[in-house]
Amino acid sequence: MEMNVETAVRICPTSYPNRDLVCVQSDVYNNTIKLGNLQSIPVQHALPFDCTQNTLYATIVTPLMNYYFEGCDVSILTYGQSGTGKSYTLLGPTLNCALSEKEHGVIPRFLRQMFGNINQDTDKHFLIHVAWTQICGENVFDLLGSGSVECSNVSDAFELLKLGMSNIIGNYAHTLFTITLEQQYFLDGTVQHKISTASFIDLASSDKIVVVDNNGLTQYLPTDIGLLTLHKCIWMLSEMCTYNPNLIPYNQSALTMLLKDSFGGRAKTLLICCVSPLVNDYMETLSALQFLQRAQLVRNYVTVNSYTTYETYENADLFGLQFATNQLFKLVSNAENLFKNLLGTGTINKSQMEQISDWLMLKQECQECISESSEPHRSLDIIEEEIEDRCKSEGSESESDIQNLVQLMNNFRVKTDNLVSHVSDSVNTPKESKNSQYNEYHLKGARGRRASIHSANDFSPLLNYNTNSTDTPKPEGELNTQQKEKLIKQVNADIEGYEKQIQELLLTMNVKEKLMQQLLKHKQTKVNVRKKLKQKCLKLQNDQNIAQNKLKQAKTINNHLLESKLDFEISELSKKINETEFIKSIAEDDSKTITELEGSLNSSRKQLEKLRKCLRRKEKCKLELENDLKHSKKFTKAVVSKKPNSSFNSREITFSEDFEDIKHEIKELRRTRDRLLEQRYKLDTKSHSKKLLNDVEEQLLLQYEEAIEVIDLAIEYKNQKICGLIEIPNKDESIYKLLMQQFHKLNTDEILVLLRKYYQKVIELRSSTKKLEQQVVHTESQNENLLRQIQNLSLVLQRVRSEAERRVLSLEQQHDHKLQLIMHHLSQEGGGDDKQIMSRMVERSKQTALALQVAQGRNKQMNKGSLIARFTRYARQETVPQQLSTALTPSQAKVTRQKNKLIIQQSSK
Ligand SMILES: Nc1ncnc2c1ncn2[C@@H]1O[C@H](COP(=O)(O)OP(=O)(O)OP(=O)(O)O)[C@@H](O)[C@H]1O
Repeated sequence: MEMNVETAVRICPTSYPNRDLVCVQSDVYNNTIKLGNLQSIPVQHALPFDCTQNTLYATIVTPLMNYYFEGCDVSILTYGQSGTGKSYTLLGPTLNCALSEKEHGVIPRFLRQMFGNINQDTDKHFLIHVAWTQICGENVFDLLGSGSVECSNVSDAFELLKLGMSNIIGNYAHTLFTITLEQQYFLDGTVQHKISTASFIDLASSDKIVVVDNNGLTQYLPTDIGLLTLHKCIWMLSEMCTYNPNLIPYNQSALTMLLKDSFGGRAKTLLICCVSPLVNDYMETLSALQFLQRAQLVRNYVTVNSYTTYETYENADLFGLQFATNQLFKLVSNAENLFKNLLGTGTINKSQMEQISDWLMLKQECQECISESSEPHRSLDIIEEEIEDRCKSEGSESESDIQNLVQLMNNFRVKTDNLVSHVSDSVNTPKESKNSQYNEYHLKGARGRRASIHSANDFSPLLNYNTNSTDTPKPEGELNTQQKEKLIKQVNADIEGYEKQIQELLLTMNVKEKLMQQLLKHKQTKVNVRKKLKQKCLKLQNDQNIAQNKLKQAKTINNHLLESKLDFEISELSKKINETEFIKSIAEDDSKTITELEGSLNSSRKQLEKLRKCLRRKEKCKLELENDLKHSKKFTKAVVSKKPNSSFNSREITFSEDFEDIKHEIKELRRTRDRLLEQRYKLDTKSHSKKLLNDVEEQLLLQYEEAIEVIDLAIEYKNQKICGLIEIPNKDESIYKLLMQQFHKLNTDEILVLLRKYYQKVIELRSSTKKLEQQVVHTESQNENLLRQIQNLSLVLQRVRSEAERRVLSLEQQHDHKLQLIMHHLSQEGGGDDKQIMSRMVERSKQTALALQVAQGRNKQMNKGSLIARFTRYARQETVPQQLSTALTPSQAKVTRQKNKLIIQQSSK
C-alpha cells in the first residue's frame, strides 16, 4: 500500500491575553493552518487551538491501531520548536505517568488501548517487547538499560516508561520509544505470525541557520546533525522523481538510520508538528510548517509483516503426558477396586489390611493434590484471562504443575506396583509361614520391586530382636551369624524404605505448601471473578424470565413462530446460566480448601516426625546388631584359627567376610553422605531464597561440602578395593616414604588430631576461595558501574561539546554581523570611494583576525577541551551535507541587507 506521510499540526496554548501577539490560526474545517494574513498551509489534520490529549489521540492516533494489529509498522513523530509541547504530546506533562490519565500523552494511551485489545482477544497468543533509546548527536543510549524488555501488562509497561523517563538526560536529544507486538494464531491448520513495531519519536528542537538556496528560497536549517540529515532525506524523498532512492543519505546520521523505515520505508507514519502561535516565534513556526509540507509529500510503502508456519503448538508433548496420566489414573482405579474387593473377602491379615488402607489414604491425598494443582487452576486461569490481565507466569506455573503431576504419578505408580504384587503374592500363598513370606518379599526385592512399604509383621524376626519394640516378644534363644546378617539386611532395607518415605512425604508437603501459596495468591482474583459471574447469572436469569413471559403471551395469541423462537432463546439462556454456574463453582471460595490443606500439612508433619522416629529406632537397632555380629565373627575366627585342618576354609571365610564388611561400610558411608546432603540442601535452599546465612551457617555449609567430598572419596576407595583396583603408590618416593614412616608411629588419637587439622585447613582454604569469588563479583559490578559512569560522562561531554559548537557558531555570526556593520560604517564615513572602503575593510578585518588569533591562542592555553571540541567539529564536517558546508563557507556567500535583516546568499557557480 503506497501512502503519504500523514501530518497534523498542534498549536501550543499560550498565556498571552493580547490577540495581536498571535499570528497562527487553525482552520479545522478546511484543514489549513493560517500564518499571519498571508499564508495558508494545507495539512492533513489541523487540530483545534484548544485540542485536548484525548481529542488528539482519538482523531489521529486511534486509526493507526488497526494498522498495527494488522501487522504494519507505525511511526508517530513530534517535531517543532522548543517548549511547544512535543514531549507533552507523546508522554504527558509529568514524569509520573499515573498522575492524571486525562493528561496522558499518546504513548501511555497507545499502551492502554493495545493491552485492552490484547485482553479481549483470547484466540491469539501475544508477545510484547518495549525499548527506549536516546540519540545524542551520533551516540545512541539505551534508556531502559537492558535493550528490548518483554512486558505482559499495562502496569509493567508504565513502570518501564517511568524508568526510561528518569534516565533521559538533557533536552537536546531525540528519543525513540518502540513497542514490538508479535501475534500467533491458528488458521486452517497453520500457525499465522504477525510482527509489528510502533515507534514514537520525540525529535529534539535545534538552533537554526538561515540559508538561501540556488533558487533564492530561504531555508532555516537545523544545526543538529541528525535533524539536518533528516531534512536532507525528506527534501530528496519529496522530489523522488529526480532522485535515485539509493542515494538517500540515511546513513549520514544515527537518527536517520533509525528513522529509515518511517520516511520512504514500510511504516505508516504520522508527523505531528507542534508550533507556537506567537508573533515572536513566526520564523520558527514557518520553518516547522515548511518541513511538514515537505514531509507530507514523502510516500511510504506500508506492508503487513506476516508469515505462516505449519507446526503445531510447541508443547505438543503435553498431549502425550495427558494420555499417560489418564492411563495411570485407570490403572490406579483398577487397583483400588481390587483392594476394595480383597478387603471385602477377609482373606488378608491385619498388616495387609493396614497397608491397603494406607494406600487408599495416599491415593486420596494424591488425587486431591492433582485436582487442586491442575484442573481448577487451569480453568481459573482462563477466566482470569478473560477478566483480568493476561498472566505472564501462567506458562511456568502450568509447567511446574505438570512436573508435580508427573512426580506424583511416578511415586504413585511405584507404590501401586509394589502393593499389588505384594498383596497378590500373599493372597496366592495364604497358608505359608512368616518366613516364606519374608523370603518372597526379598525375592521380589531382587526383581527390582521397591521396598518402601513394610508392615510390622514382614520383619518379625528383626522386630523380635529389637529390645525397644513393645508390641513383639523377644525371640527364644540366640540368633546365629547368618540370621543376624539377614536381619541387618532387613533393617537396611527398612531404613531405605523409611528414608524414601520421608523424601516422598517432604515432596508432598512441598507440593501442598506451593498449592496453599497459589490459592492464597488467587484468592482475591477468585472473589472478583465470582462477583462478576454472579452478576452475569442474575442478568441471564432476568433475560430468561422476560423471555418466559413473552412465551406465555405468544402462547395466548397462538403465535407459533414466535413460540419456537422464544423456546430456543430460553433453552440457550438456561444453557448459558448452567455454564456460568459451573464456572462459578470452579471459582468457589478456597478458604475451606486452604484450611483442609493446612490440616493435611499438619498431619503430614506429624507423620514425618513419626517416620523419623522409626528411622532413628531402626538405625539404633542396626548398630546393636552390627556390634553383636562383629563380636560373634571375632569369636568364630578365633575358633576357626584354632582348628589345624581348616586353614584354606578359614581364609575363604575371612575374605568373604571382609568383602561383605567393605560393602557394608560403603552403604554406611552412603547413608551418612545422604544425611549430609540433606543438611546442605537445607542451607542451600535458605541461601537461594535470598535469606542471608550467618557466619556459623556459612562455615557449616563449607564443612558439609568438604565432608561430602571426603565421603565420596572414601566410597570410591572402598569400591576400588572391592574390585582390586587400588593403586599402590610408589614407595620409593622419599617424601611419601618419610611421611608414612612418621604416620606409622602415630597412635589413633594423634592421627585423628592430624586429620582434624587437615580438615580445618581445607575448610579455611574453601572459605578464602569463596571470599575471593565474592570479591571478583563485587569488582565486576564496580567495573560495570564505572563503565556506566564513563557513558554518562561521555554524554555530558557530548552536550558540552554541542553547546560549545553552538556558541562558536553564534560568535562567528556575531563577527560577520560586526564586519557588515563596519563595512556599512566605513562606506558612510569614506563617502563612497570603493577602493578606499575596501582597503579600510581589509585593514580592519586584519585587525579583527589578529585579535581572534590572540584570543584563540589564549584559549589554547586555557581550555584544551574546547579545542578538542572544535577539532572534532571540523573533522566531522565530512558528514555534513553539501548545503550546510557551502552555506558556511564565507568566500562563496554574498551578504545583502534588507531593512533590519542581513541575508547571506550563496553565490551561483
Ligand atoms: N497542549 C498543551 N496543553 C497544556 N500544556 C502544554 C501543552 N503543550 C505544552 N504544554 C506545557 O508546556 C511545557 C513545555 O512542553 P514540552 O516540554 O512538552 O515541550 P517540548 O516541545 O518537548 O520542549 P523541548 O523541545 O524543549 O523538550 C510543559 O510544561 C507542558 O506541560
